[in-house]
Amino acid sequence: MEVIRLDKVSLWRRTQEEFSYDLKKTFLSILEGKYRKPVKKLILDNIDLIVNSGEKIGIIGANGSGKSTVLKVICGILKPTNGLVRVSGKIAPLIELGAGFDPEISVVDNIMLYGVLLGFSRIEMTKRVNSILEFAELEDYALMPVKALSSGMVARLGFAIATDIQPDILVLDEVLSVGDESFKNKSRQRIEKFWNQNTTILVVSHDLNFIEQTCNQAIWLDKGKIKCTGGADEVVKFYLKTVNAPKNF
Ligand SMILES: Nc1ncnc2c1ncn2[C@@H]1O[C@H](COP(=O)(O)OP(=O)(O)OP(=O)(O)O)[C@@H](O)[C@H]1O
Repeated sequence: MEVIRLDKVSLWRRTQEEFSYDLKKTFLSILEGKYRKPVKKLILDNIDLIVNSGEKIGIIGANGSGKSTVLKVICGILKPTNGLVRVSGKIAPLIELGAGFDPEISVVDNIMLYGVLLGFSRIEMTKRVNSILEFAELEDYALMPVKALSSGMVARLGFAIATDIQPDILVLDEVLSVGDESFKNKSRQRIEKFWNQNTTILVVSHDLNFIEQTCNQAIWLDKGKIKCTGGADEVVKFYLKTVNAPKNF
């Protein structure tokens, strides 16, 4: 059964220039006749993808090839400029953990808020608050504002909320490392459990051995385009052969 479909998905983003936007500099460069409009870059280029239920898919490719961006588009964190994204089922985005938290409100209120953002009802979330606090080991912080937590605690909270019940689709950026050593083990175990079940998994990693061993399919992204898809072993082999091939000068 198809659970994720991307149809001709493209995404343009403004380049970093826009972030260092400085009015005075812009004004001066206009006076000097040197002003250039911030450029936009094509980050995802016409991506077609179908993922079936239960598949474990590894996404590989060079730095900046668009791997994290594809995950963000699938989770709805970024909207594509063109094309269609269809996802069916509950998705647990284990990327940018805690990015959606409101630092001013309490841990419990954030659990409710984040859960609702992930598509769960308030009633359902009320029942789950305790198990989430317990897994994140944050019972003593329940009523404190999130800004009073350490960054590791925030990531633990994000992880605990997203994985409290088995998701249909798990989206992971890089091999997971959340919190301290003991929490890392605990979170790894929880993910391994999902891996052995029918959860659909998409994982981005530079660890090609890990991709070969844990995924059945792989996608190689190159400059925002799908260069190759297929069995994880074949795609990894082809990728290694291509990137290690001597260049002709
Ligand atoms: N917030 C942003 N604003 C503008 N451009 C961005 C932003 N984040 C990423 N990009 C650009 O999007 C492109 C793809 O980035 P992405 O993070 O998806 O790559 P990646 O394949 O996951 O890389 P890595 O292996 O280094 O994690 C890069 O050219 C990057 O500069």
